[in-house]
Amino acid sequence: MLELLTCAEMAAADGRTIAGGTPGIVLMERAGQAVAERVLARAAGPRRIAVLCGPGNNGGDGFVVARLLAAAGHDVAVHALVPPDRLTGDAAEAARGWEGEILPLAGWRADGVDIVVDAMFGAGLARDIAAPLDAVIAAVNAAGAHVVAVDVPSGIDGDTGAVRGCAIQADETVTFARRKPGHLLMPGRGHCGPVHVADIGITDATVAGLDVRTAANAPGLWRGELPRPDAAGHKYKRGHLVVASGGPARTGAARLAARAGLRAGAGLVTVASPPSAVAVNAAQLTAVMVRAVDGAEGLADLLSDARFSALVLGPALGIGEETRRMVEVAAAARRHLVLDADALTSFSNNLAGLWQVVTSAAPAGIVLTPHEGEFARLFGEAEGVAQARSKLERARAAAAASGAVVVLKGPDTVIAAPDGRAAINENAPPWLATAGTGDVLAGIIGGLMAQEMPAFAAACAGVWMHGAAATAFGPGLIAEDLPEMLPQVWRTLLD
Ligand SMILES: NC(=O)C1=CN([C@@H]2O[C@H](COP(=O)(O)OP(=O)(O)OC[C@H]3O[C@@H](n4cnc5c(N)ncnc54)[C@H](O)[C@@H]3O)[C@@H](O)[C@H]2O)[C@H](O)CC1
Ligand SMILES: [K+]
Repeated sequence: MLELLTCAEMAAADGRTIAGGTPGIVLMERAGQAVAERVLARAAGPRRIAVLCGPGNNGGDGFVVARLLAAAGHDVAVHALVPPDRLTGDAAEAARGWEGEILPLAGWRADGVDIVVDAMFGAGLARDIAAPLDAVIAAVNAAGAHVVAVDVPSGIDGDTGAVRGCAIQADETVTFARRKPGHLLMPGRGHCGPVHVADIGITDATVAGLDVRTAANAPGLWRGELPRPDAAGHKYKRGHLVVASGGPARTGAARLAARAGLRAGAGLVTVASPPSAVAVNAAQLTAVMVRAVDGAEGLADLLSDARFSALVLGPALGIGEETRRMVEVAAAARRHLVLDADALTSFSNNLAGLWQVVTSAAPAGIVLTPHEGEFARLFGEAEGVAQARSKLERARAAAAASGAVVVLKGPDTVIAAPDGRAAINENAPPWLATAGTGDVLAGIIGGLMAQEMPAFAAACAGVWMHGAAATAFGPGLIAEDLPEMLPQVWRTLLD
């Protein structure tokens, strides 16, 4: 159930189900029943309910909802954008099932209604909402009624989560078969409220037949690939992560990443510290080891020992030629790499150089963990990125352009693999917006890759564990707290 279907994929699933012998009106009836059930669950006693119907099948669902709610004894008013004779197909048939009056939609006023069912636009939203519908949406949002959106809040693009001009602010959303990317991507997610996925008879086999490449990020996606220490194991079997430190006044980021890597399960972690910062680092490290490593040359020496299986490069490392050379040395040694922060910025507008790093590191895994600013500097000119319609497609294009796994961070972090797979994360709480949490994320992913977890799975798992750790701690979180919450997160994953 983790697949996320685009509007086109949903239509294809619809079409295949209909071709398989289920009439479209049956799907619409089931969709309407699912929405009506949510409304009835909400409406303790008889309620005044407004059902707002658009000109297509989203509106068609609305007519089914209206009929069912009226039959259940509620005071239902239907407002439609177009008269019934302008409806076609299943929507026309559903409208015929509504025996009550059909009032105009334009100019709609709340007039104390208790519940609004938003059945104006769903998967067929094709352009920005314009007058007079913008005023209707504003009236719904100001009404103070409980708003239930059918499929997608009207005005939200189901594929991208974008607001097309203006959009309904729903208290809950009922969608069908699977969620869409727009239910997880911002700002769409913020318009949905809780999203209920109704089974309307579209089978898992039908969904599987679509070869969907996008999923919601959750343990079900990668739990099977998590490293599990075995009783006979020893620390060397769990890999050795190296984290490169900045100079004496810039060592905290590397220590945050290093501790996170240890808590993520790496058998050993070493901070590769400039000689000038060894004392600073050594004074604050215990289980994490520290080695004096002087720039790219020093790193090349260190990596002559094959036991160093993965590296995190970037947190407060410094921007420029020396960092670029350290990245190139680590890639040439074919070690798993997490490139974050300064390592990313050091390759700004140098996609060719980044591509070279990725190809020379193969088959080792490479994960890039940019925030939006670093992403723009890295991929602003990349093929397909400028044209991408959504954060999901931008991350996908960047992964294809770089050959690396790309973690495009934010409240709706997208993890994209060069082969087209992608996952959208939805468990990041607002407390993660504090200094150093990015360093911790890089460390968690590095710690998992040190244990040979494949790059895409390690990136998805790392992002999810990072969010779960932040939720476990709650308000007042600072970056240092995150690694300490990982044991609790591990227990939920390994039980
Ligand atoms: N398996 C399923 O997902 C099912 C989905 N159902 C419902 O069908 C809609 C999709 O219906 P569709 O007719 O394709 O599109 P909409 O009803 O969303 O849009 C209607 C129509 O509106 C016009 N339009 C688009 N944008 C605008 C705009 N900004 N302003 C004015 N008019 C606009 C355009 O012509 C569209 O065609 C899906 O969401 C579900 O609710 C099935 O009922 C059950 C199975
Ligand atoms: K809708």
